Amino acid sequence: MRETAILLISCPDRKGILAKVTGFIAENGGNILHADQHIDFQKEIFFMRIEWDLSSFKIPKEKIAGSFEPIAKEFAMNYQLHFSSKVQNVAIFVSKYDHCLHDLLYRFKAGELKGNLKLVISNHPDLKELVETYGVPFYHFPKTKETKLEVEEKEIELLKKEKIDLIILARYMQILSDNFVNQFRNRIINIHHSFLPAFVGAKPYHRAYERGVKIIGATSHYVTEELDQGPIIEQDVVRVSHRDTLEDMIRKGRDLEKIVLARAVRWHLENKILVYDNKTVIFD
Ligand SMILES: Nc1nc2c(c(=O)[nH]1)N[C@@H](CN(C=O)c1ccc(C(=O)N[C@@H](CCC(=O)O)C(=O)O)cc1)CN2
Repeated sequence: MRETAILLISCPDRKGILAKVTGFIAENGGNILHADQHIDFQKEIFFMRIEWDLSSFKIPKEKIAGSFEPIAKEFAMNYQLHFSSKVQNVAIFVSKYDHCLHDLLYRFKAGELKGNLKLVISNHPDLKELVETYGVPFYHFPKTKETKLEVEEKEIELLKKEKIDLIILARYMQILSDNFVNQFRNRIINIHHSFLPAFVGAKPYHRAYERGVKIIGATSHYVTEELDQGPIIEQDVVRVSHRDTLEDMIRKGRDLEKIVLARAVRWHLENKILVYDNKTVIFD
């Protein structure tokens, strides 16, 4: 598999950005494989994802960022440089609901998600056996309101020891502290079981059923300090009707949760997500 470099760029929009970036790659022998850009005309911001083959690129990997820096400065770019050879280490947090966990365990084992699933953390012991059948370490960190911060310190210590790059909250029922969120900014993905911003908070299926909605949904988003308010990565919906019981809605909703979370994780692991102004640009 050829190794590629990926640049994710955002900057004030102006003429010549595309030419400058593609010129930098071409003049140094890179073969561009994917290039996509978007402009937020309201905010006059330019966004770009460009990926190129490194096999004939003249600049050594460790010098690419330094060589690109003058262009970044000239255009006041925020940029991230990634390499396809870097397989991200992943941790999953769960509580007792297991449908998203089952789905993710299978997808990682099947190689559908290009990540290294290093561990699962839970505030309950219920899912230990399931996780360990996949050969993945399971860590039980019980939490109460009183012990939450102290337990989080231990979790963060483990996450750093294992060099975790991405955390997935697969129906994890604990609110993460500001300190935790801050240490993993835009590297914690949550699945919320509603079509946000509808039904923020607890029991969205029950509230949707009581409201008599005709559409239910699921939303994956980056976790921020404010509950369920982080940058939305992916959403999907399904129709429901008066014929659906609450159990029918939960069943239909859980199918959505699994696919919406998997899409978000895949795009993150493939470096296809740019975050700005609490929103995302998805280069898929
Ligand atoms: N800082 C954040 N933490 C979490 C977020 C978030 O957006 N920001 N999303 C939640 C997931 N979630 C809804 O999708 C959610 C989970 C838990 C709760 C809640 O009230 N939990 C109670 C404890 C409940 C229990 O012990 O069973 C609490 O933490 O006090 C609301 C919404 C994950 N974390």
